[in-house]
Amino acid sequence: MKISTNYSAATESRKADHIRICLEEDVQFRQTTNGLERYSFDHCCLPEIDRSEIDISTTFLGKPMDAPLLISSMTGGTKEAKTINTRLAKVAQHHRLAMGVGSQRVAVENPEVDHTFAVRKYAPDILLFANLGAIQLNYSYGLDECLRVVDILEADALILHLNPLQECIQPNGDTNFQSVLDKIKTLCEKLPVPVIVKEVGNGISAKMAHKLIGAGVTAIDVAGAGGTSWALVESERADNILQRRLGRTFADWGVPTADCITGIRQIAPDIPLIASGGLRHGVDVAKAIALGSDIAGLAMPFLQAATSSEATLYDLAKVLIAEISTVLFCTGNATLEQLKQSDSLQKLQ
Ligand SMILES: NC(=O)C1=CN([C@@H]2O[C@H](COP(=O)(O)OP(=O)(O)OC[C@H]3O[C@@H](n4cnc5c(N)ncnc54)[C@H](OP(=O)(O)O)[C@@H]3O)[C@@H](O)[C@H]2O)C=CC1
Ligand SMILES: Cc1cc2nc3c(=O)[nH]c(=O)nc-3n(C[C@H](O)[C@H](O)[C@H](O)COP(=O)(O)O)c2cc1C
Ligand SMILES: C=C(C)CCOP(=O)(O)OP(=O)(O)O
Ligand SMILES: [Mg+2]
Repeated sequence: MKISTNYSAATESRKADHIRICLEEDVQFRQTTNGLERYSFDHCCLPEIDRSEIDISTTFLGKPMDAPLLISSMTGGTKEAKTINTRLAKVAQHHRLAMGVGSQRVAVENPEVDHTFAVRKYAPDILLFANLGAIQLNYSYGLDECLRVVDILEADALILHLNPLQECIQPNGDTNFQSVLDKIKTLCEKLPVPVIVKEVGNGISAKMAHKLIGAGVTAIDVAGAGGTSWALVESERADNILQRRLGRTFADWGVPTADCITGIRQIAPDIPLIASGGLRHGVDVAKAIALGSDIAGLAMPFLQAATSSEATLYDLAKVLIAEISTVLFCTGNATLEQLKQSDSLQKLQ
């Protein structure tokens, strides 16, 4: 097995691989879906609302947002990543959306790439989330590293990602997950900003959410199955046939996003909840919110738009906002809160 001694260079090239593979290869789930197709909105032929008065604004973790949208954690560490993050931050600021950056492990290893993450100057008003793998807490990272990545962004919160399947397929992945929950608990007690935990596309079940909430996390992003499959992404990077096969076998592994949301809402009615994983348009977003999430995140669609052009990215945000507004209008709800309280979303038999 190849063991890299130059961790920073290896991490940076992994970040470039991730962007390239997501854009060039078919790495979306093949059979497992986000589960939202099992639900349908009742059409309201007489909304009795003026469309111009529909309000999709919300507040999450105390900050106002014009729309309930998160640009999910994606990248940083390379020149291309800096361009992507800058574009994402500008559109997020324009519509007051929330935004995450990709794992900042690469910056902990090499502070020279801090500037590829540092987008606060483009987005002074948004909810901005730092990002690290929770697994790093088992590989010598502690409060200092977490404080540093929060500082780089002047972040409102730190997202810790859980990605056990991805680390199994990734060459030299970090797979000792023993006692990580205890370390998350200690971090939650000490970090001055909230800790959010997310998956990366395999989902957080109600059972696991219960443990994470017990450990003190402030919010959960389910990052469920049905969208980008990180088993497939890492399978494309594999340096041997066995790892390649392993990734393909697990291409469709995980808890569908819809099931994560409904399951977690049953056990934790009030936990700030982000839906993500395979959401591809505003109707998906509206369904996720009607099922009980507070906001909803998209990764792959924002990556595609950001690498195309700044104008494409503005267009995507505008379409998503229009789609969410149209759902509210055509279900006769004037606000997201009304949508949540309504019986507009029905489970198909
Ligand atoms: N650099 C670039 O390439 C681009 C930059 N921009 C920047 O964006 C500006 C215009 O942005 P643009 O996206 O066109 O338009 P807006 O940002 O004004 O609005 C986009 C759409 O979202 C709707 N909307 C916004 N907020 C809400 C809300 N809280 N509830 C319900 N609906 C909402 C609006 O509906 P309604 O019409 O009913 O208000 C509108 O249809 C430009 O002047 C420029 O500064 C835009 C495009 C490209
Ligand atoms: C290019 C790319 C890089 C990503 N890097 C990270 C990361 O560093 N940290 C993280 O928590 N999630 C990362 N993700 C995962 C996303 O945040 C998201 O959970 C996952 O892709 C599922 O969402 P989607 O189906 O909308 O793509 C990345 C996604 C993409 C597309
Ligand atoms: C890309 C995703 C979905 C999560 C992070 O992957 P990595 O495992 O490459 O992140 P770090 O080790 O660099 O934190
Ligand atoms: Mg990792």
